[in-house]
Amino acid sequence: MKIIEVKNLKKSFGSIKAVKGIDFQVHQGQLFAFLGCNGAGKSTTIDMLCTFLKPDAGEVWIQGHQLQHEDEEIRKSIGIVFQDGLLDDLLTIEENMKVRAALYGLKGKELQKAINDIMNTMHIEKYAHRLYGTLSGGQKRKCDIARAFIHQPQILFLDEPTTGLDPQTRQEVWNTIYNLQKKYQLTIFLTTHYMEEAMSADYVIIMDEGEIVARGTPFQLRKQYTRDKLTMISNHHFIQEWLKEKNIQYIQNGTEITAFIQNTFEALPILNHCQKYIEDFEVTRGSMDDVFIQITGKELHI
Ligand SMILES: Nc1ncnc2c1ncn2[C@@H]1O[C@H](COP(=O)(O)OP(=O)(O)OP(=O)(O)O)[C@@H](O)[C@H]1O
Repeated sequence: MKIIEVKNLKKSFGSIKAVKGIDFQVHQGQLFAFLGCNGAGKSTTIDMLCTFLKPDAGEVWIQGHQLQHEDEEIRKSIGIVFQDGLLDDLLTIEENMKVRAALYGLKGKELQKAINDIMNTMHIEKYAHRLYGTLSGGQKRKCDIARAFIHQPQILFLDEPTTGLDPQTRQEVWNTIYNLQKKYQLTIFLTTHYMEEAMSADYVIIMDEGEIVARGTPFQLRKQYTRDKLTMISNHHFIQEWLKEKNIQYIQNGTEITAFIQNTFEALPILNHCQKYIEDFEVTRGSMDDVFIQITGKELHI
């Protein structure tokens, strides 16, 4: 079921065409990754979907509600976590949650239940009475997500949710996001600069200069835009000669010879023929980083 539908969405700032008429759909329960370099138009798109910014043209439906006609309903359907947390440093986590929950009209027992539920799910009960300003980056992120989820929206927008966190903390934050997604069938609209996070997405869109330049599952994108690599360690010239003869592209770095192959099976005949001369080898699949560079000609910078 489509939970977000975007048709011909456009936005310009003076002469800058930030979003040039994009179309896409997000299905319920998906982890949807929205990628692009700095200035690609991601934030502008998200700001329009979240009702903060008026589009110049186009139509958007979020959970069946039409943007610019039913914005109040859209705001109830979504939760948003920005790169910079919005919680009050001088309030405890529970106080922060109460302030937020009150904005959605939750009161009394219903309010306390909503807070307890989300704190349990996010494993942040232990910070309930700590001031937000005293928490670590990872702890803060979990609280930001909990706050965005207090009214149990169907869709969570996560704008670079793990930037600046160490790998272990990033994994912890992701585990809690996955928990939330599973428990509530949540749809997650993610922007990230970490390609390994995009690898876990159900569907990926890559934006460049206001346009969608690629879309598909990570598997489809890797298949379409990258080649696998067979790296062999050898001191012998036989391998280079044989690769040249077979017109197989390769690069050499000392004793390391990397042949570019369409798929992992193409490694088999090469290994068969060159086996005697190989000290070691490794087959690596094209990565999402390779996809991104291939499509945009740019690397993502954090
Ligand atoms: N309020 C604004 N006024 C003028 N230009 C803007 C405004 N907001 C965005 N832009 C321009 O629109 C283009 C798209 O910007 P946007 O912030 O949507 O990109 P982004 O993909 O989110 O980049 P980043 O990864 O750096 O956040 C950029 O050229 C940017 O300079």
